[in-house]
Amino acid sequence: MNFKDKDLIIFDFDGTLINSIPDLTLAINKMLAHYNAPPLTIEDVTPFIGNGAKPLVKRAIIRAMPDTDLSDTFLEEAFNVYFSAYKAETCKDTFMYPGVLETLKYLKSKGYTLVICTNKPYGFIAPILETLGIKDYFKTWVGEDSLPKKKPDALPLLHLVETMQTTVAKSVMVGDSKNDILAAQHAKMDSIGVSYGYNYNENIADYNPTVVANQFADLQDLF
Ligand SMILES: O=C(O)COP(=O)(O)O
Ligand SMILES: [Mg+2]
Repeated sequence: MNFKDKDLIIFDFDGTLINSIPDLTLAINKMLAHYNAPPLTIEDVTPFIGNGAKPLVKRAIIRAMPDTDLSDTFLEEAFNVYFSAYKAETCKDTFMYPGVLETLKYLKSKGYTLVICTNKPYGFIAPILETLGIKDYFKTWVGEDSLPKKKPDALPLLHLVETMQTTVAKSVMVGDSKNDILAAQHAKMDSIGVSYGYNYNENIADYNPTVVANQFADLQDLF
């Protein structure tokens, strides 16, 4: 099995290209400290990631402040506290997974179009790409707030296929989460599940991606 006939590679961001958990945890803990709640560990926060920023904040509050009244007003305020904290330190301890830079170089040299589809808010994507020095590898990107629906809906993937003027058959989604694999399946697109990411502590193979890759550099054998 290989993907040499593809022309568009759609990458998930958190848990696939970058390990952002240290900075996400830091921002969550700043939000919790604002309410005098105890901090969470990286292990606590990891399975809360995957559906975007608001679900992350809500899951963290339920864990660290179980007696809190989860009114919309409170959640909105907590989200704003979290958002400002993450904005202040978006890419302090965030790092690329091993093999990402070499593999992006390889894929670009082979002529593939590389784009990002993440459930992270759009505004955080470019600053992280810039800080890590990989912005120029990507033609475009969409975040959780770019379109009316996010992963696991097919919409962001289909939008990228259309924007890049290609077809679903010539595209592939690469991601660590069931949301990536389900979005690809909903779009009838091939997918590569990476096994080293977050995925709610579940095995990515259980979601039946077209192929499983245990490390990012394995992509060099597939394209
Ligand atoms: O921020 C999230 O919840 C997940 O982000 P991802 O889609 O890049 O994995
Ligand atoms: Mg991910």
